[in-house]
Amino acid sequence: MRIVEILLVEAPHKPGYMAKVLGVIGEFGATVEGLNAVRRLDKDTIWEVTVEYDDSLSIESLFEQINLLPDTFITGKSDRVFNRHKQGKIQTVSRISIDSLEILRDVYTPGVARVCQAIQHTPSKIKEFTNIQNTVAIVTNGTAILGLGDIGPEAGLPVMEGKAAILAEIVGLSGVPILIKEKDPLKIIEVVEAISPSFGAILLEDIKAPECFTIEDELINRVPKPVFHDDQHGTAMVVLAALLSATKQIDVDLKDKVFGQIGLGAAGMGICNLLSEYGVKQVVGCDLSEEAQKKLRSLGGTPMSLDEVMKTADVVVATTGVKGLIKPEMVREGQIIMALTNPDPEIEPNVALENGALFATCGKVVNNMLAFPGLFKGTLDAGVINITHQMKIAVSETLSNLARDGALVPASLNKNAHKKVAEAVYQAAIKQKNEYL
Ligand SMILES: NC(=O)C1=CN([C@@H]2O[C@H](COP(=O)(O)OP(=O)(O)OC[C@H]3O[C@@H](n4cnc5c(N)ncnc54)[C@H](O)[C@@H]3O)[C@@H](O)[C@H]2O)C=CC1
Ligand SMILES: CC(=O)C(=O)O
Ligand SMILES: [Mg+2]
Repeated sequence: MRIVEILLVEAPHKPGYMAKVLGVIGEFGATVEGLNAVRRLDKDTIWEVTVEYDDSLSIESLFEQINLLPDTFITGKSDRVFNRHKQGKIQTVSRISIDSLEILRDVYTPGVARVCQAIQHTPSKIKEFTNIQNTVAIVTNGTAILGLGDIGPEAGLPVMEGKAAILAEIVGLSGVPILIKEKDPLKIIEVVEAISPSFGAILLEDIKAPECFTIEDELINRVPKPVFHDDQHGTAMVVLAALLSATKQIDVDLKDKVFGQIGLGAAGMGICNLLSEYGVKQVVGCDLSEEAQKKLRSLGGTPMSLDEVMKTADVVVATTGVKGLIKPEMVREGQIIMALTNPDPEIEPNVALENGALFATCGKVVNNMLAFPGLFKGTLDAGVINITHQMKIAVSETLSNLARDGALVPASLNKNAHKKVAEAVYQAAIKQKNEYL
């Protein structure tokens, strides 16, 4: 895992001293991400040096080396990532400034009582007079947090706050993390159904397979609102987008390629399902679990070993949670490889490319954050309940069409791309709504 640390270094204000510090940092194996002279003392300067290094290295040994330099000392350090999480990443804010008694009495008691009664008499008014159509529950039980595994719902909260922050920043929706300390699918279903009146939509996150399939299917049946497991479908839409771009660039039809999925959990099965529905004819895959292999077979796919998948597939996607699972010697010339495990992929893209892959990418680039903000925005604005195949394909095609200069997908923070995804989802949803009428 990569660590980013901000070091405070005091060094003499003379030519060459900072260069020595940077040399020691380079020899240690860290890269410098930022360098800033924060304060000039009488004879010294205090520098803020941001370094990135692999967690296999011991930062203490770097400190020792810097402290051995003439008149140079480490005087402090802080972790940039932890700094950005202090006190959490989200908060609820009032859209109304309550600075007079008149306003208070309108937005709260006694005025609010009339709005409550209006909703009681006409339930659909909840959409007009509350924030419900902009509010998404982000639900987890903490059983598959990134590739960290079953670390519990509390430890997963930073991820859920991250998804909420992304929803707020990118499409202006309010995400509310809901942590459920429960593994029994039936109990989770009951809890989510019971709290569903508070939200416009339900995003299920980092709930492991196979429980995630039952939970999502049953909630879709029970809750008359959009329910969507991001790890399954959000990931699948972005993978399809990236594959459409790659195959377009080499002028081949994705449907004719052999697709290999390594890891048939939530993300893996979501990807196999969407690609099969899209028309990919040959799907092979591997997983340690027999139940997962059976699921692939029921979809018309062929379970095999990891080695066989790497030998057979033209396109390989990995979502196992296992860093370094794909060895460089397994890569075949001309393969497309997406190693999507976060935080560390099954194979680093540069290693896959050096060993013959035609395209290689990882979960930082092909990430469901390209899909879920626009998907929820478009779905909620359209006021539909079901997230259909057409809406998913609209996301993938939009993302692929917006990829530029040899990239497979747009950049994660490309606001225009998120806006276009929301519009495409909205249009697909409205079209279907009209077809049903
Ligand atoms: N880039 C992205 O947008 C996304 C990436 N992911 C990543 O995918 C990984 C898996 O997530 P989920 O599918 O939600 O978890 P999951 O727990 O539902 O699935 C993981 C699957 O991998 C299988 N597996 C584990 N070790 C294996 C091995 N050595 N060989 C073959 N199969 C193996 C497990 O048996 C399980 O079926 C995580 O690391 C996560 O970070 C997940 C969603 C989105
Ligand atoms: C991106 C994401 O949802 C995951 O790694 O689980
Ligand atoms: Mg996830």
